[in-house]
Amino acid sequence: SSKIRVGIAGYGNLGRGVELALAQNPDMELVSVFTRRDPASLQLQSAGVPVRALDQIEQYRNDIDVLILCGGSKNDLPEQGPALARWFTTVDSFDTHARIPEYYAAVDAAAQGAGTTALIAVGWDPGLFSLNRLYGECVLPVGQTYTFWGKGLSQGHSDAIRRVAGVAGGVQYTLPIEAAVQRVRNGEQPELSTREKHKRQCFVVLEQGADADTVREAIVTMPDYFADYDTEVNFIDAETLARDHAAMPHGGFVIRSGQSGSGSQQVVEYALNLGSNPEFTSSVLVAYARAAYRMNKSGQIGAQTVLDVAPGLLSPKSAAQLRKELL
Ligand SMILES: NC(=O)C1=CN([C@@H]2O[C@H](COP(=O)(O)OP(=O)(O)OC[C@H]3O[C@@H](n4cnc5c(N)ncnc54)[C@H](OP(=O)(O)O)[C@@H]3O)[C@@H](O)[C@H]2O)C=CC1
Ligand SMILES: N[C@@H](C[C@H]1CC(C(=O)O)=NO1)C(=O)O
Repeated sequence: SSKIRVGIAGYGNLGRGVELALAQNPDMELVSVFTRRDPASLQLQSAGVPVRALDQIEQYRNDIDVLILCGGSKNDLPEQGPALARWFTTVDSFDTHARIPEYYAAVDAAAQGAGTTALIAVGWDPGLFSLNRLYGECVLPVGQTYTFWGKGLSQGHSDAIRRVAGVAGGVQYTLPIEAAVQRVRNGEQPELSTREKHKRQCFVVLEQGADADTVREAIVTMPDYFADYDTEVNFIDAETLARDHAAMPHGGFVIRSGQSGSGSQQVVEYALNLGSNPEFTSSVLVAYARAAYRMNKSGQIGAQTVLDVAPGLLSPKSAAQLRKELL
């Protein structure tokens, strides 16, 4: 078929979101979902799409143009990203910022060897916020860039706490520190440490017999995720988690505050207000899957990030149409 044939690897919040986002993009089709769990145990949202075991995926390499990796960044993608780039052009949402250089190198080695294209760290942060940090500092070289998130549910941090031994379930909310936001908005261009910008609030369901103090300590000291923040850990039961913490709103903004040549004050701001963090992130992944497919067809192989993608490649419209409609 002339449609871009897409696979989903990992069926969690993102996997479900990608399934829905593909239905909004008629130039693409979902050909299969792959999972490490028992495929028969998964209930998809769309009829007629096969669910297969992830460890059988190599045999489908000629049936899929782009594989969207929906695993967790803490434990899944570091292994799945390089492994799957050997057989597929991929898109993923890897978001452990401090570890992006090493992840890029591992995925690039696999993709270069296979002649595939691997678009990594796609989403909103990293992703669309990264693009706006780039635009801001390139257009206003004299200035400061600030990123604030929330109040909202961070999927990366929620995934990370769910991987802690003794945790049966949980979510993490990110809270911007209002005093810091105000100083930035007042144009003070303050120097702010990581701890001065956000606080982190966790709600955790313990496994039977797990020790709360041990779990709390494992979370608050976790490098790359919680160690640099003031973090609160609350213990709740599974019913409370399901009742009060099922929604996954989020959002935030990137602001570049700087001075152009004569000293004129200039401010650039890009903001998101998300009813569903996973569904928005999935929508970004799907648009970039279109770009990854085209980049691979034009020989742009190896690991790539959103900073390497010509924006027009994201659109189902032709370049001529885009010039006519958007310039
Ligand atoms: N760059 C960005 O802006 C963003 C990045 N992200 C990234 O997306 C990653 C994935 O987030 P999210 O989809 O919320 O993570 P989930 O915890 O929902 O899913 C992660 C994996 O866990 C497995 N899984 C899901 N549900 C269950 C279950 N009930 N029981 C057992 N296993 C399960 C699935 O693998 P399997 O099917 O193989 O079992 C799935 O791929 C995050 O870690 C984060 O890093 C998220 C938002 C924004
Ligand atoms: N990657 C984040 C997307 C944004 C949200 C966030 C945070 O709240 O710390 N950082 O980046 C996520 O997993 O939700």
